[in-house]
Formats: sequence, C-alpha cells, structure tokens
Amino acid sequence: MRPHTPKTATRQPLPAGPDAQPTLRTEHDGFGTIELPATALWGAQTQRALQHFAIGTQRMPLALIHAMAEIKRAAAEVHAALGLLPAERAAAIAAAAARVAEGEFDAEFPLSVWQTGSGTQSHMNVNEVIARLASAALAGRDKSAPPVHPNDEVNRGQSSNDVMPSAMHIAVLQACGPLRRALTQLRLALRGKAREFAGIVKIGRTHLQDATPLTLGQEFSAFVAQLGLADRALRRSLAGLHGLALGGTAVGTGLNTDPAFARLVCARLALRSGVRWRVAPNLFAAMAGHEALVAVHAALRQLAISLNKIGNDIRLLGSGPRAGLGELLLPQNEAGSSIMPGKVNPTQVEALAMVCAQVMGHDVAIGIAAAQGQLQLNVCKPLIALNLLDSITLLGDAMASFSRHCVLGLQADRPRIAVLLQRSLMLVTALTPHLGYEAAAAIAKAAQAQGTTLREAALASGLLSAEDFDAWVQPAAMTGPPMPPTPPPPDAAARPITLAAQKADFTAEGAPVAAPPAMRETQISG
Ligand SMILES: O=C(O)C[C@H](O)C(=O)O
Repeated sequence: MRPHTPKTATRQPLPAGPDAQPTLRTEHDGFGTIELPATALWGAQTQRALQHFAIGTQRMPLALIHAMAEIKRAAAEVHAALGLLPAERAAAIAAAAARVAEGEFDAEFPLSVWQTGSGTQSHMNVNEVIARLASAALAGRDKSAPPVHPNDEVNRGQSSNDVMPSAMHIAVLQACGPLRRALTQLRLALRGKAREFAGIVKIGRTHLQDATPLTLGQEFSAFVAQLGLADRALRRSLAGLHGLALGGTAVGTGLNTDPAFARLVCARLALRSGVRWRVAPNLFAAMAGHEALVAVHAALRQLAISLNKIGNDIRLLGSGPRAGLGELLLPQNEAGSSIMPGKVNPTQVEALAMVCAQVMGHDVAIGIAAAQGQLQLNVCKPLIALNLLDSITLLGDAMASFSRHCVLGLQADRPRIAVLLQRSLMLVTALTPHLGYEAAAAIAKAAQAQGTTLREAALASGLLSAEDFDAWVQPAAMTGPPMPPTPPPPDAAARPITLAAQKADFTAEGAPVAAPPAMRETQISG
C-alpha cells in the first residue's frame, strides 16, 4: 500500500547520518505492532489510517480539528468537576487540548479527509495527539505517572458519532464570522454606489431588450437588497447550529456518559465562545442527519446565486470598451491579455463566478452526502464539513476581493448612458396613457423602421405636438410611479460617501435605514 505522507507534515525525520538515531518508533495496538515516525505525536490508529486512506491531497480541515480539541478541553474539565477524572490528569489533557485548539500542532493531523464517514480516524488522531502531549507533561512532573490513554481518558464519555457533528457545528459557526464581515463590506460598497448613482437615469432592459428607464442607483439598490436577503437567510440558518450532538455517544442513547456531562460541556463551550451552545433536543436526529448544516449551505447557495447575478450584471454593464454596453467603467487592475495589447478584462467577476459555481457544486454534493445516513448515523460527515468550510472560505475571500478590487472603483460612463437613453424607443411607454397602446406602438415601430428618433416619429404621426412630447416623455419622471416627491435631508447631497458613513446607516439588522438622495425609500429598502 502506498504510504500517504502529506507534503505539509512537519517533524519529518532528519536524513540518517552515521550516528543518526533511529527515525522510527514501534507502537502496539489491537491489530499488532506498527512503525511510525519517531517524533510524531500521533499514535498507532492514526498511522494505520495514513496507510489505509492514501486518497487525494485534501486533509481533514484544521478548523474541525481545532473544534474537536475545544470539545476535548471542555470534556476533561467537566470530568474533573464531576470527579470522573483525577484533577491533575484532567488538567494535563485540558492544557494539551487548548494548545491543539490554538493550532500549535497542526502538522500532527495529516489524515486525508477521504476516510471513514464518521470522521473516526481524525477523531482518534485528535485523541492520540492530546494524550501524548498530556502524558509528556505529566511525566515531566512525575516519571512514574502512567501515560494518558487516548480512548479511556481523552475520549471519556464521547464517541466520534457525537463529537464529530458537534465539532462541525462549532467550526462552521466560527468560520462564518469573516464571511459575514465580508458580506457586510460588499453590501456597504454596493450601497455606496447606489447612492452615488442615484441621479443617473438610464435605459432599463428586460429579456436583454430595451425597456423603460430607471436610475443606475435603483439598479444597484437591487444588488444591496439581494445580499440583504442572503444575509438574513444565513443568520437564520446559523441559529440552527446551536444544538450539539454531545451526550449521544454511539447511537444517541448516551451510553457510557454521565447524564450531566453534555450539558456541562455545552455550558463551558458557551462561556469561552459567547455562543449559546446547548444539547440538541433529539440526539438521535443530531447524529443520523445533518439538516442544520444543510440549511446553512442552502443559505450559502442562495448567496452564491445572488453574487453570480450581481457579478454578471456588472460585467455586462461594463462590457466594451467600444463594442459593448459600456455603461459602467470597471477598475483596470491588470493586463487582461498576453496577446492583445491594452485589453483589460473583468477578472474579478470571473473569479467570483467561478467561486459561485464551486459553491453550487458543493451544495449538490452536500445534499447527496446528507442523504447518505443509514439508520443511526450519517456516514458522509467529512465531505459535508469539507465542502461547507470550503464554501465559507471561498465566498468570504471572493466577496472581499470583489468589493475591494471591483465595486469600490466602479464608475458610471454618464455620456454613454445618456446617449443610450436618448436613443431608446421604449420611452414610448410614456405616451401610452395619452395615445393608447396601439398608436404608441406604431410610433415606436416607425422610428425603428425609419431609423429616426422617437420624437421625430411621434411628431410625424401627427398625433401630438412637440410640446406634448416634451411634457409627456421625461425619462427621469419614468423611474417610478407618480408620487409626491420626498425632499432629501438638507445635508444629504454634501455628505461624503465613506464606508464608515455608510456603516452608520445600517441598522442592527443590517438593513439600510435612509434612502439615498433623490431615490424613493420603497426603491432602496433591503
Ligand atoms: O468512532 C466512534 O466513536 C464510533 C464509530 O463511528 C462507529 O459508530 O462505528
């Protein structure tokens, strides 16, 4: 069997010289003896998994390892408090677990994510590393102290079946912090553009055909609102992660665990993190299925769908520079072509679109994986964790990049927008209330057929005067239903559009509270 030794693993044995110490050590377990790197902190179970799961290059996500270590730390403390582990041994386990949770020993978790569907091998890896660290600490004080046992002591009252899903909830919730900050930044950046573009009247398009006018600010307000909906969906789904499977042990019954254990561990985890962790109401369900995680990824998929649409719209509006729509000018960050001099491409949107495609693909895999549970246990947990955490990282990074390197630098090409607006035939819609649909359609068709402006065709029809046309066809007035105008706040126009200023306009819910100047409140909410 090909040995699986990841490139990132440190503590590799030094090249053997004439006086070199043996670089391997031998351990025993229920399957016999096994050799492993002398300096490795992991034990026999991890070494066997290294040999038996030489699959791919993706390791079990470190966020999950850290979350498992947080659980081990709290578990040892609770066992000490319950009198179920000697205080000194529990303290050594808790201290070792804290160091693992901090990422001090990341290189000691070399296993492929493509392993047992319960994550047992990586869970044992965590138990072994913590046990070895704790044993070394105890031996430093008392050479006769027996080594800490990874299963009997570190894993006391626990199973992979309840620890792994709990760690998945913890890791996912933690990872969503930076993602939500990036989402807020992007909404603020888009909202800033919605304000900046509030007075720019442009042609609307439906079915990619000319339609009635709207403002560029209104167009951008849709982006802000779409991301607001995604944020709301994400926040709701994250609340569903608070219930942990801890205390269920092997099948959900809680065999071999103290009845108070899970509740006390949740309380400790809550104290450290500020998150209201609690024992899941039905432990059987918390191990057999992963609906809460599926719901989080569904919200991420919704976010990816909205981002894809927003990115595509910005790319389309910025197409050109000469032969496209050309209404937006995208920041020119780098040379776009190795062969076509001077060409600049919408690279940020392309990166964003690829991330969105990856997230939508992850969602399909997560759906299939979450449906794979048989009876008491879902056995695709590592895949669910891997894809979820990957989606979170990708979306967070992509939004931060898109915001910084594209949205903040967007400019409107006002002359181009004005030309397209004036040439539009769908301003004819303003004539319908006065002339009726059929007469207005005839004017639009005549203008198109004869290559004249709408005004010229309208006057040629003899149905209205020049004064009528100028009074009835006012693009700015067509950007909303007739309403009494809402005066802007006195200082609104002069207010600088900084990120800090926009942030202040967001309520605790993340929704904008003030309409940008010259826009109606109903048109910017979200
Ligand atoms: O690893 C465990 O604790 C349990 C394992 O996943 C099993 O159910 O066989």
